[in-house]
Amino acid sequence: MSSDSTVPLESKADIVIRAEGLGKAYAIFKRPQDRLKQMLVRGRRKYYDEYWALRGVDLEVRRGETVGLIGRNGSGKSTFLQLLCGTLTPTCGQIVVDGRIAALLELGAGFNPEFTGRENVHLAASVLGLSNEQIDERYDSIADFAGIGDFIDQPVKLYSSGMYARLAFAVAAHVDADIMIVDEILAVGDAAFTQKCMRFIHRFKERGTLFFVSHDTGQVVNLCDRVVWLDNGTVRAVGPAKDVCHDYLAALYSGQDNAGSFRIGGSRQALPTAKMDEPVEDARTELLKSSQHRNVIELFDFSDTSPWFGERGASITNVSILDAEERGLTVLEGGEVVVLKVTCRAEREIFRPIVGFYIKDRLGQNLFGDNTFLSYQLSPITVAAGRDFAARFRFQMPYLPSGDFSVTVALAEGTQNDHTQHHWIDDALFFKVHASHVVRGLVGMPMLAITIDPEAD
Ligand SMILES: Nc1ncnc2c1ncn2[C@@H]1O[C@H](COP(=O)(O)OP(=O)(O)OP(=O)(O)O)[C@@H](O)[C@H]1O
Repeated sequence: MSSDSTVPLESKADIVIRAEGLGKAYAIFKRPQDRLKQMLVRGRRKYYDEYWALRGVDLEVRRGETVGLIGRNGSGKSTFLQLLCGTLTPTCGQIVVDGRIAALLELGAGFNPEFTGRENVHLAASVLGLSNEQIDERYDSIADFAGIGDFIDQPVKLYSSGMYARLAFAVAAHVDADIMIVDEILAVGDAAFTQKCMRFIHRFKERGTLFFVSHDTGQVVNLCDRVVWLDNGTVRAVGPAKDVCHDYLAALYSGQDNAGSFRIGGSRQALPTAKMDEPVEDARTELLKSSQHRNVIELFDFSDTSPWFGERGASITNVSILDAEERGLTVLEGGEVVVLKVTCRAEREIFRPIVGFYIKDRLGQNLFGDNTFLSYQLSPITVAAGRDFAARFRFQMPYLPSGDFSVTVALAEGTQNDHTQHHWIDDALFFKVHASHVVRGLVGMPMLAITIDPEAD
C-alpha cells in the first residue's frame, strides 16, 4: 500500500485543514501466518484483502470553524481523526494541516501508562510544542484543571477512564492549540467535569478551529457550524449542522428493524391523570406582569413544510399550543398553564403509539420535552387504521429567556427503546419570547417566595 504523508499547508491562509482524495485501507489477513508470509515476499505477492476504512474524502476547513463529525459505529470517524493528527498515514490522497493540533481522542491516545500523571503532562505538553519553562509555568494550572488530587503522582495505568480524560483535557486546554479535536472522550467524565470542558470548548471556539465528534446530535447542533456525515468510510453529506443531523437521524431510524410482536394486554385506560391542581404561582406574578419583563410569548402556526422523516404509517397532522380550557392562542405568558396538542392520523393500525415533543431554543438546545410512553406503558392502546387521534400535554409553561424557540414533535410506535419512528417533525411550531426576567439559565422557574432576612446571620 502506498502512502503520502501529512504535510504543512502553504497556501490559502484561511484554510487550516484540507483533505484531498484521502483514503485509508487496512490489510486484513485471513490467517495469522499470512502476515509473516507477506513480510517475507516484500510486496511481490498479496496475502491480504484490503479493507477501506476511509475512501475519497475531500474536505476543507477554514480557520475558526467548528466542524462536527458524525456517523454510525465503524463509519471511519476515528480513522479520519487519526489521519488528521498524523498518527496514521494515508493509503492514498493527502491531508494538510496548518497549525498546532491538540487531540483528545478516545482512551489510549497520548499518555504512557507507566509514567505518572506529572511525567505525562511534561511529555505530552512538550510533544505539543511547549518549552520546559512554559510547562513549569503552566503545570499548577494544568493539575488544578484536571482536579485528580494526589493521583497526579501515580502511574497513569492506575487511572480510571474519567481521570485519564481529565488529565488529557487539562493538558490540551493549556497548549495554545490552533486546532482542537474532541472525540467521545467527554462521555467518560462526570457531569461537573464535562461542564468545565464545555465551558472551555465554548471559549476556545472564539479563537480556534474545533473538530467535534459525538453521537449526541443535540450537542453537535448546539456546538457546530458545519457537520460532516461519514457513512461506510465515505462522506455522505457536508453542510449546516442542523440539516445534516436531521438527515442522519432520519437515516438511522429508517434503518431500524422495528417489526414489533407485541400483544394487547391490560385495560385500555391510561394511568390516572394528575389532579388538576392550581398551578404554582410565582410570588412576583403581579409585579412581573406590570413590568417591562412581562414574559410575552407570541405563537406561530403549525408549519407543515418543516423537515420531517419517518415511515408514515401514521402522521402528525397538527400541533398547537392552547390555553387551559383548550382554546386557541396567539399569545401567552410564561408561568401559564397550557395544553400542547398533537393531532395525528393512523394510516394503518397503530399499536402502542408514542407521541413526544421537545422545546428547543434558537441554538437547538433541548430545554425540555416529554412523551406519552410512561403513562400508557401498562395499558397500551391501539388506534385503528384511518382514525384521527390526539395527544395532549398539559403543563405550566416555564418562564423563558427572550428569543426564538421551536417545538419538535414525533410520533412513534412501540416502546421507548424499540420503536418505529412514523413521523418526526423538526421545528413543527415556532414561538417568540418578547421580554423576560430570565437572564441566567435556560428556563426560569416560578418562585414561590423570595426573601432576604436582614436579621439572620
Ligand atoms: N487497525 C485496523 N485494522 C483493520 N480494520 C480497522 C482497523 N482500525 C479500524 N478498522 C476498521 O475501519 C472501520 C472504521 O473504523 P473507525 O474506528 O474509524 O470507525 P468510527 O466511525 O470511529 O467508529 P466508532 O463510532 O465505533 O468509534 C471499521 O470497520 C473498523 O473495524
